Amino acid sequence: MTAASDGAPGIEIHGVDFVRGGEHILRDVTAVAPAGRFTGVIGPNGSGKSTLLSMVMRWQRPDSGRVLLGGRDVHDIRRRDFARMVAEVEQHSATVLELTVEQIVELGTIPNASGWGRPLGEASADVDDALRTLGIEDLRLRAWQTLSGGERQKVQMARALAQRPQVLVLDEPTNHLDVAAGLHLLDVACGLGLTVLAAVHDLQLAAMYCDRLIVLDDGRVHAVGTPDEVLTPELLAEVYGLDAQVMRHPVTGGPLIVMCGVADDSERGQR
Ligand SMILES: Nc1ncnc2c1ncn2[C@@H]1O[C@H](COP(=O)(O)OP(=O)(O)OP(=O)(O)O)[C@@H](O)[C@H]1O
Repeated sequence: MTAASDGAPGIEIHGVDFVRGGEHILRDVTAVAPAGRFTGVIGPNGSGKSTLLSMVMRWQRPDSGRVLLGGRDVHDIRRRDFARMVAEVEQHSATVLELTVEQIVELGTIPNASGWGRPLGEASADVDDALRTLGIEDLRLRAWQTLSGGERQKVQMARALAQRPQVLVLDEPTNHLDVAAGLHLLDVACGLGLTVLAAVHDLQLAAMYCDRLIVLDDGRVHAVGTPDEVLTPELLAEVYGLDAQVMRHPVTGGPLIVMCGVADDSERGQR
């Protein structure tokens, strides 16, 4: 799989606040996703992970603060340039369109086509490449509506790769996938040299694949750093209320998280 990874821009998030219904959903969030590295956003349900990704994707504007891509405010980047640079896989990818897998993946090639209005159905090398990379060539002619949740997730990743982006923004990219498929998808995402920013629930996958982690809790940055720095028993107790031990993974040498249960209330930090 080839990707437009040369000179992938980094993402900088500066002092982002986002308030809805009188509630601070994000509060003074400052973090970076370095160029060409895989940065995970972790944190409990409702901690603000998807909202933060939506700021990067320009779906929502911060009430204050800024998100920079390659040093430029994302809202100052022309729509087409942004579409060429950044691909997203959403948490709940739905489409009401009656499209085949091939047509959906081809949607990803539109930003790089010479004209925006290129007709669908012209299978390109990028589509073939993306289907092959995700191992879903056999789904090519299947209707989207007939796919399982995991199959849909692979198709959406293939669409994102067919875009040949420099930046991948992934919201729970493995949540419908079986264990091996999840590992394969993250291997693909890591192997392209892109800037990746991904919300990840599975802490062991975060430990194995992420170069850096941003830990959100109640809309605030609780910690940032490498998996080794961040994934400590103390942090897992404070942020998730988990009783866990962290050992050395015998193969990767990184953190190996052994879940023991839910922490006693008295062990939880200020949440
Ligand atoms: N537009 C909105 N109006 C009101 N509340 C919102 C809005 N968007 C998000 N929220 C709330 O903000 C909080 C953060 O939501 P968000 O989806 O970012 O969390 P998350 O960390 O991605 O959660 P999960 O792990 O469950 O996917 C949640 O409590 C959510 O209900």
